[in-house]
Amino acid sequence: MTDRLPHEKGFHVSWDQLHRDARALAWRLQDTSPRDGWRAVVAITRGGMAPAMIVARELDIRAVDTISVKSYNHQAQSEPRIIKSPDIDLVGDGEGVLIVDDLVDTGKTLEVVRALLPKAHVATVYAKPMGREMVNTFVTEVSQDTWIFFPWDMALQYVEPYRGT
Ligand SMILES: O=P(O)(O)OC[C@H]1O[C@H](OP(=O)(O)OP(=O)(O)O)[C@H](O)[C@@H]1O
Ligand code: HPA
Ligand SMILES: [Mg+2]
Repeated sequence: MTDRLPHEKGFHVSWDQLHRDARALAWRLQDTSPRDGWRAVVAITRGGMAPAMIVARELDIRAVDTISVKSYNHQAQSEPRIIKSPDIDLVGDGEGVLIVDDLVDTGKTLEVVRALLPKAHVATVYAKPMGREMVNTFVTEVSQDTWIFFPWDMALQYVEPYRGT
């Protein structure tokens, strides 16, 4: 939680908005898709799972796998590492494979994923400037000082009116 405190702005994404943005991502991916379509989708857990499901549905991709990356903070002087790999027989070196995540921020997560699947196409719904170069296709860019709040981390709640009685 503390790592979002330095962020000046908040970008709150509803399920409806995420659904529309993930569909927009799928729409964009049609232009760069291989002639016979993508062989498989690899979702970066956990945030990439909902967008990957929506993209896979829109592009009729049935083979869906996951990759789990554990990030450590800099105090521990450790880099992110893969704690669960996708099926190597399915994904190979990433040729014809689509990697999906909810967002790229610093690009550290995608750095390790790209090292494993160098030929894959990388797609995220949202992107911040620091990590943008790590992504082949994305939908919406937000500034580096914006924290994106996803629907699975939020709940509807009462808010006080601007003007009290
Ligand atoms: O570009 P980066 O600076 O590496 O940050 C982006 C990653 O951070 C978040 O995942 P997180 O590691 O918090 O795990 P989660 O998806 O399980 O929430 C987000 O879902 C991306 O995967
Ligand atoms: O802006 C963000 N929102 C949610 N998770 C994240 N992980 C890195 N950056 C973000
Ligand atoms: Mg993630």
